[in-house]
Formats: sequence, structure tokens, C-alpha cells
Amino acid sequence: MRKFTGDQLVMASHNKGKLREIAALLAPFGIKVSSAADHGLDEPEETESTFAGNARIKAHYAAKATGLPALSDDSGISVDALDGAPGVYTADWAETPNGRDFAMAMEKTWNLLEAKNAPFPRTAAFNCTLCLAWPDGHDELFVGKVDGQVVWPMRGEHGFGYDPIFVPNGFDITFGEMDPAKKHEMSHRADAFAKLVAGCFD
Ligand SMILES: O=P(O)(O)OP(=O)(O)OP(=O)(O)OC[C@H]1O[C@@H](n2cnc3c(O)ncnc32)[C@H](O)[C@@H]1O
Ligand SMILES: [Mg+2]
Repeated sequence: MRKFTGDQLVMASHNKGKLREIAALLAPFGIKVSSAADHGLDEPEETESTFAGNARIKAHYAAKATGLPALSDDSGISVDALDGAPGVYTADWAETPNGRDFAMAMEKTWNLLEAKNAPFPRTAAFNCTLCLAWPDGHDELFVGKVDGQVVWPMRGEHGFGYDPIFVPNGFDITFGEMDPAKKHEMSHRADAFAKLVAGCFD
């Protein structure tokens, strides 16, 4: 596995919630972190049907455009009773003509579970694939996951995206209610990040 030896990294994401979380995870490593927006990059189209495929598109696009190593995150929530949906299409489910509406997407998810009369607990997992790509085209991939259940109504103001309806196993609060530092210890993103650190930063 290739080691990360530089002192600069581009975060190949346009999601402010992710950028905040990954900046917090990277903070102890003394790396100068910039975002795709800092470099004036637009969002590449996520045309693959897997987290890994889309993570690679985003990281390689940013690495080639900036000449710097780039770290992307492709993630989503997979609900068992919905055959893994929305999964890779989690962001797409929130798409409206006026931008993303996650309250609407969460309501759609819950309504589908209700329509199916899905049994409780309504188990789900958050998945995260991180891709670290270099300008020469090399990359490394890291996968993380956290199991839990989808609940209703939405609870909590922390986090982003689907956090208000996801309760991780072993807890009775949603990610939206959880202190961000605690989420950083146990999320799908933290799980993948620990593997990135073990593989590339040590
Ligand atoms: O592609 P980038 O620019 O990184 O940002 P994005 O928001 O489009 O990100 P994805 O394509 O990976 O879509 C994943 C969606 O899954 C949701 N998601 C991922 N991780 C999450 C988390 O920790 N908490 C809540 N929702 C999450 C969130 O709504 C994201 O928009
Ligand atoms: Mg995206």
C-alpha cells in the first residue's frame, strides 16, 4: 500500500457536513487541507453504481485537476427492508429542482417502510468508502460501516443528511442528537478513516 508522505491534501467533496467531519478526523495529522471548492472545482458526475466507483471518480478528478493527493468520500444509508435503498443513491433521493431536501428524502424512506409494513427494528447501515488518489493515477480505497436502525420522527440538530433518523446499535439517540465528537469515534466515516490511517499514514 502506498504511504501518504506529503503535507497537503485536497478534500474532494462539496458536502459541508462531510468536510467538517473529515477535517476533524485529519486535524491530529498536521496536514494542510483544502476543499474542492477552494480550488474552484465543480462536482464530477457520479455515474457508477457502487460507493467505490463514485469515490474513485471524485478523488481522481480532484487529484488530476490540482496536482495534489485527493481524498474523497462516497457514502449513504442502506435500509434492509428496502433492499438496500437508497444506498449509493442517498443524495439523489434528496434532489429537488431547488437543491437537496433531506427532510423530504427521510420522509420518503419512512413512508416506504410504512407502506411495506416493515417489521421493527427497521435495520439499516451507513456505509462509507474513502478513496485517496494521487495525481499519477494511483489510489487506495477504505471501507467503513455502522449498523443501526431507522426511526421516526426525525430527532436532533447535529450532523447532516440522514442523521436525524439513524440510531446506531447500542444507542438510543440518533446521530442527529449525538455529540459530534462521539459520532467521529464510531461512524461509518470514522471506521473507514481508521483504516486509511493504518494503511497510509503510519
Ligand atoms: O459527493 P460529495 O461532494 O462528497 O457530497 P455528497 O453529499 O453528494 O455525498 P455522496 O454523493 O457520497 O452522497 C451521500 C449522501 O449520504 C448521506 N450521508 C453520508 N454520510 C452521512 C452521515 O454521516 N450522516 C448523514 N447522512 C450521510 C448524505 O446525505 C450524503 O449527501
Ligand atoms: Mg455526491
